[in-house]
Amino acid sequence: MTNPSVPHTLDRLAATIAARKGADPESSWTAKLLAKGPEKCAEKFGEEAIEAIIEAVKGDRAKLASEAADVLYHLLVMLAARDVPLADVLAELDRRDGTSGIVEKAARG
Ligand SMILES: N=c1c2ncn([C@@H]3O[C@H](COP(=O)(O)OP(=O)(O)OP(=O)(O)O)[C@@H](O)[C@H]3O)c2ncn1[C@@H]1O[C@H](COP(=O)(O)O)[C@@H](O)[C@H]1O
Repeated sequence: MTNPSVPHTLDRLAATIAARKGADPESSWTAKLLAKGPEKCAEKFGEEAIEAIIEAVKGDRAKLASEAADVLYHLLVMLAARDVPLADVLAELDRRDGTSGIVEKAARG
C-alpha cells in the first residue's frame, strides 16, 4: 500500500534539517550533530541502524518502527552533512523503479 504522506514527511524533515545548518547547537540536536562533522553524523547513523537491526531481530514491531524513524532522521542528517539532497536519493530510487534486483545483479557480471 502506498502512503501519499511519505514524500511530504521526508521533504519536511529534510527542510528542517537543512535549516538547522549553522543554528545554535545548544537549542537543536540536529545543529549539534551537524557541528560535529560528517564523520560523526555517519557514526550516529550506524549506531541507529544497529539499534533498528536489534529490534528487527527481536521482532518488536512498535520498537522497530520507532528505531526505523531514528534511522531515517539520522540518514537525512548524514546526507545533509555531505550536501547530498534528498531529491538525489529519491531520483536514484525512481531510476531503479521497475528494474528487478535480481536482473540488476546479474547485469553486473
Ligand atoms: N526526528 C528527529 C529525531 N529523531 C531522533 N532524534 C534525536 O536523536 C537523538 C539520538 O538519541 P540517542 O538516545 O540515540 O542518542 P543520545 O541521546 O546521544 O544517546 P547516546 O549517544 O548516549 O547513546 C535524541 O536526542 C533524539 O531526540 C531526533 N531529533 C530531531 N528530529 C527531528 O528534527 C527536528 C529538529 O530537531 P532539532 O534540531 O533538535 O530542533 C525535530 O522537530 C524532529 O522533527
